[in-house]
Amino acid sequence: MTRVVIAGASGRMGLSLIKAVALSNKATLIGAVVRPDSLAIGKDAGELAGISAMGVPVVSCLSQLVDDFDVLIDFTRPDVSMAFINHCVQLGKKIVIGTTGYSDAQKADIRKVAEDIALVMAPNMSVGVNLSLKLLEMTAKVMGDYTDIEIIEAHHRHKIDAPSGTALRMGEVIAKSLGRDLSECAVYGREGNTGARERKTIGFATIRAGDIVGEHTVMFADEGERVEITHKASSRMTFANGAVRAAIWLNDKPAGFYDMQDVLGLNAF
Ligand SMILES: NC(=O)C1=CN([C@@H]2O[C@H](COP(=O)(O)OP(=O)(O)OC[C@H]3O[C@@H](n4cnc5c(N)ncnc54)[C@H](OP(=O)(O)O)[C@@H]3O)[C@@H](O)[C@H]2O)C=CC1
Ligand SMILES: O=C(O)C1=N[C@H](C(=O)O)C[C@H](O)C1
Repeated sequence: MTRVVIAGASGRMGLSLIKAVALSNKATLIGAVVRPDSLAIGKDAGELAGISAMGVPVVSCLSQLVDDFDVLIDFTRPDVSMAFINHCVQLGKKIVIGTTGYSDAQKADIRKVAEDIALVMAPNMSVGVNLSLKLLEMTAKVMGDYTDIEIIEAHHRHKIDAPSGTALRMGEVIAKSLGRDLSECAVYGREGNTGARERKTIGFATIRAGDIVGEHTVMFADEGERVEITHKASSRMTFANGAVRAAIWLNDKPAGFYDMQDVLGLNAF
């Protein structure tokens, strides 16, 4: 049984994670951490998530929990997440990181931390998006050099980072397949007199509207035909179930940096 603590337990993902752990027969919830001034403190985690009581009180700090958990699952925001990651290093605990929007410096720090603890980090924990990354790798190799590549993502109105972590990962995977550097070829939105499209750019477009859970389309467009690879999430449970699967997978792994391709065995393809 993998003993799990959820950071950001009252958030959109946090609530789904509580349900996903409750549904798992290989993971058990040990703790649920929220921000220090949250009204959720002291409530039962299960009741907070709208399911039956789990006997796990919501707390305001990781240090309020006894030390007997295996994996922390973090879906918060970058600055908060970095504090949780450092706390896990101090405790020698494993961590699953779903948060997005890190700076390059924060990403480098997380890579360094993985020398000391085992962690899974992925901007999208769904099986479908991780399979899509493989399809994108293949499509880029076959069509990428002669098509225009555009990545379009849509999310709910509350999302604070753009483009989404998933869209950026898609761009990285495509750029790597084509021997390009994403930092040199990415175009983030267009406006005004842009001039004709430069062949080797990878374009990003962002939509923020209503309650869209998460949608990504990558277009490889030639004259005469185009291929589009689309993933649409219609429930946050797809991400939450993936994160719990990652925590269970991570439990017996040595220190290192892993992603969902490792968890799902997709690196073999
Ligand atoms: N990898 C993946 O598959 C997915 C990744 N994400 C990413 O996960 C992150 C969270 O998304 P989402 O759940 O929608 O966002 P929310 O804003 O709903 O959740 C973040 C939570 O973190 C809480 N928080 C803030 N400070 C602290 C603190 N000091 N201690 C504990 N908790 C704290 C917030 O509390 P409060 O509300 O009180 O401020 C909030 O409940 C984002 O970066 C998003 O992009 C989202 C979906 C899937
Ligand atoms: O904030 C969200 O909601 C999501 N964020 C992730 C991202 O930035 O890619 C994953 C998912 O699409 C939902």
